[in-house]
Amino acid sequence: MLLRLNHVALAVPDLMAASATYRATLGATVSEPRALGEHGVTVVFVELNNTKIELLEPLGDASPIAAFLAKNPKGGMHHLCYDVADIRAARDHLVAAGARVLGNGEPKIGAHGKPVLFLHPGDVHGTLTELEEV
Ligand SMILES: CC[C@H](C(=O)O)C(=O)SCCNC(=O)CCNC(=O)[C@H](O)C(C)(C)COP(=O)(O)OP(=O)(O)OC[C@H]1O[C@@H](n2cnc3c(N)ncnc32)[C@H](O)[C@@H]1OP(=O)(O)O
Ligand SMILES: [Co+2]
Repeated sequence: MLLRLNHVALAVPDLMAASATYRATLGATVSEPRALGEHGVTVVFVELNNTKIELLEPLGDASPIAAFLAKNPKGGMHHLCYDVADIRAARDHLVAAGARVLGNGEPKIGAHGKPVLFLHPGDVHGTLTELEEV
């Protein structure tokens, strides 16, 4: 079911500062910031040859990453995202296996314009896991 790693997401307290570090200090290609109001985050993507790093900071008062940053004020690894061929089939299989799908269970459109879902970290041995339909 999991086809490949789509991105590794890092929550940061200051997206501009983190973008500058990845761009200037680490010499990486970093996209312009995009505010994803529906998801309560502003993101940039660090483009690498073999995958992407998603840097994200909270957007708005109800950001789903606010509590994470309160526990990790300097930032940290937030989630992994994998590509799947059929996100609803993957969801149904995972729910049948006892995993919790976050939200109302219906995929939302993510930062790449593709349907995404999140699995509760408690059901993936402590790692918040995102699925994106290729
Ligand atoms: C989709 C757009 C974009 C893209 O790639 O396209 C994105 O990726 S947007 C990313 C931001 N959106 C989300 O993360 C949505 C899914 N996340 C959530 O719904 C919440 O973050 C949730 C439910 C995972 C945690 O929410 P919160 O921290 O407010 O709740 P709790 O404090 O009760 O946490 C419950 C339990 O989970 C542990 N936890 C929280 N965050 C993480 C994490 N990132 N990785 C691992 N574990 C995490 C937390 O410590 C609690 O553990 P417990 O043992 O129950 O105390
Ligand atoms: Co993501």
